[in-house]
Amino acid sequence: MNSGRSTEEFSIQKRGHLLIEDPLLNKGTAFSDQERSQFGLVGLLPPHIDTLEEQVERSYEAFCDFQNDIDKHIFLRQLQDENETLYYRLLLEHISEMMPIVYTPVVGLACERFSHIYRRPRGIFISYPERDQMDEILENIERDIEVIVVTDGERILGLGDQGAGGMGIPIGKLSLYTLCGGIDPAKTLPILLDLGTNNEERLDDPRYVGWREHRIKGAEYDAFIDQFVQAVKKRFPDVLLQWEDFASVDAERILDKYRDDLCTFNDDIQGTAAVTTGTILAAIEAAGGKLTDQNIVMLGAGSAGVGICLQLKQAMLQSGLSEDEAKARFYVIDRDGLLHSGRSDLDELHQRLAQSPENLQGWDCDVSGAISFADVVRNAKPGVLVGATGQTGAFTEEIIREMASHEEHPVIFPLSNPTSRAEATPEDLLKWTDGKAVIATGSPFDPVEYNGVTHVIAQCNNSYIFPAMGLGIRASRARRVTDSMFMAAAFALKEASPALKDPTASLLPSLTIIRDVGRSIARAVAQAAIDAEVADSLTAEEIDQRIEETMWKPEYKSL
Ligand SMILES: NC(=O)c1ccc[n+]([C@@H]2O[C@H](COP(=O)([O-])OP(=O)(O)OC[C@H]3O[C@@H](n4cnc5c(N)ncnc54)[C@H](O)[C@@H]3O)[C@@H](O)[C@H]2O)c1
Ligand SMILES: O=C(O)C[C@H](O)C(=O)O
Ligand SMILES: [Mn+2]
Repeated sequence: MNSGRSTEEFSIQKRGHLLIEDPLLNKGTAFSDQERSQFGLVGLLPPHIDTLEEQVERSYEAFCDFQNDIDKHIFLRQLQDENETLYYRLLLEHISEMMPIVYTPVVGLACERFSHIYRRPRGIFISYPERDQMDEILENIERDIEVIVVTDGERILGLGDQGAGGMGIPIGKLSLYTLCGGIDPAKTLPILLDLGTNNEERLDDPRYVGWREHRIKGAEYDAFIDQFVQAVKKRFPDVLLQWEDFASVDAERILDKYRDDLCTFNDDIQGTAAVTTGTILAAIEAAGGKLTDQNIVMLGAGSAGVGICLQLKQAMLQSGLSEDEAKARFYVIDRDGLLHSGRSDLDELHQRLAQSPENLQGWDCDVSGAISFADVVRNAKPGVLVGATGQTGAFTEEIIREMASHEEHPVIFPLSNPTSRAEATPEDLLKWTDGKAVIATGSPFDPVEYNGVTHVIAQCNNSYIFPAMGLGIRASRARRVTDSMFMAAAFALKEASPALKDPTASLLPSLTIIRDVGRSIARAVAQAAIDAEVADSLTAEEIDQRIEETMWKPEYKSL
């Protein structure tokens, strides 16, 4: 691959405190007697030698001592910075309990409080005043990097502009690349592009660690992004570059501009589309229905909403609907109501999802102006309702009751994160639909008991897709990321749905088998990359072998 020293070379160089302080090499109390002598560690560690299992038990005890989630997050982040092997082993063993702490929803709070809970650096910050030093900054990373997650912090979950605090997201996403997709943590790099913030609270906060200016936008912004992409291509030409939590307009423009230029994708647009398509397909199949029969209402027409609709539409085309038939199935709503061709404020992308006036004929409301969410649900009678607005409570009781009155199995996905931004809670949805709703949420929710039945709530989060996407891309050495690779991922996820075998089970597999699910999605992604001719040909056995070789396991290696 590219230049830069490997972990093995570091291991030969580092001794004593430098070795203990490198989280990629540190074993703490698990360094053997021989390693302690060889690497100048005698006396720097207490005499007892632990196994990794014993270290996991001690760390779990410490984790449990913390009473609140942000303290648990700080503890786990510190452990990550001290000893990555132990961190990932602990996470793997307690994945259902700890994933919400290192990822959504607690990572949202960690971004908001980033400057206050800051301990030590991870990844790189590229600020606007340092834009001409990008090459030098990337050269400061001395390892080979295979996956980068980058944000500019402007749309962090549903929490808006967090400026430099947005760094929590690339760190959290890359933890999942390793935890769920087996990407070697030494080969991951979180990046925060600091072009300022328009969050006045952050600007007024004396502790704020970011560049204390309002956001750079327009031509200067685009030039900065271009400089960044060129620097990445030069330093890490084969890297997978994931864009995360950019404002919608920037997200779409950047993806369009660079998707054929390097191996790259936007997770909020494409990863979200794939997880939602896979989960909706599972919900429909489990209920004995067909995707092509559904009317779909999407509340929110940003990165996530548009991405989901375009992929579902593609799935309908593949199932035999014509372009016009498929388009007519979607009722997409933004802040100003239903997207329809009578609106003069729609850009080209949104026009692709605008309803034609003929389809609105016979509606019981005025269809010449703004058409509200309630009007749409009453008239379109959707089987599927998805929320990607970042607006707490946007699914109201009245609208959900209306939907349930004409639909036996209303599929309802409040996808906004974090938990506090969900369009509705599963508990309310079950109450308002008398237990009929088939639910998946963006953030994790506990199971809900309704009328003696326990409903397990699937977490329809792009975390089911992007780590496996990374694994499939690295294993196949794919050079580009195509829409067909995301479609393959969606179908592989659907196949893994427990609800296909038992309609009362969760729509998505348990986190405890996430690495196995990741493997099967990665296999499908690799095959799709080969079919699209963006990766060299491999047999199914070779793909499997590459996947196994690529998957990093949290075990101590001998130094
Ligand atoms: N579950 C997941 O995997 C996942 C993935 C991506 C995004 N999300 C969540 O989805 C939300 C939106 O993300 P995004 O990237 O699309 O953001 P965005 O800012 O690009 O889009 C938000 C959209 O919601 C619309 N909107 C806002 N208020 C509305 C209202 N009251 N009624 C109708 N429409 C309204 C806006 O007009 C805009 O179209 C965030 O909360 C994010 O956390 C979840
Ligand atoms: O980060 C998440 O939990 C999912 C998604 O990428 C989001 O922006 O909400
Ligand atoms: Mn995101």
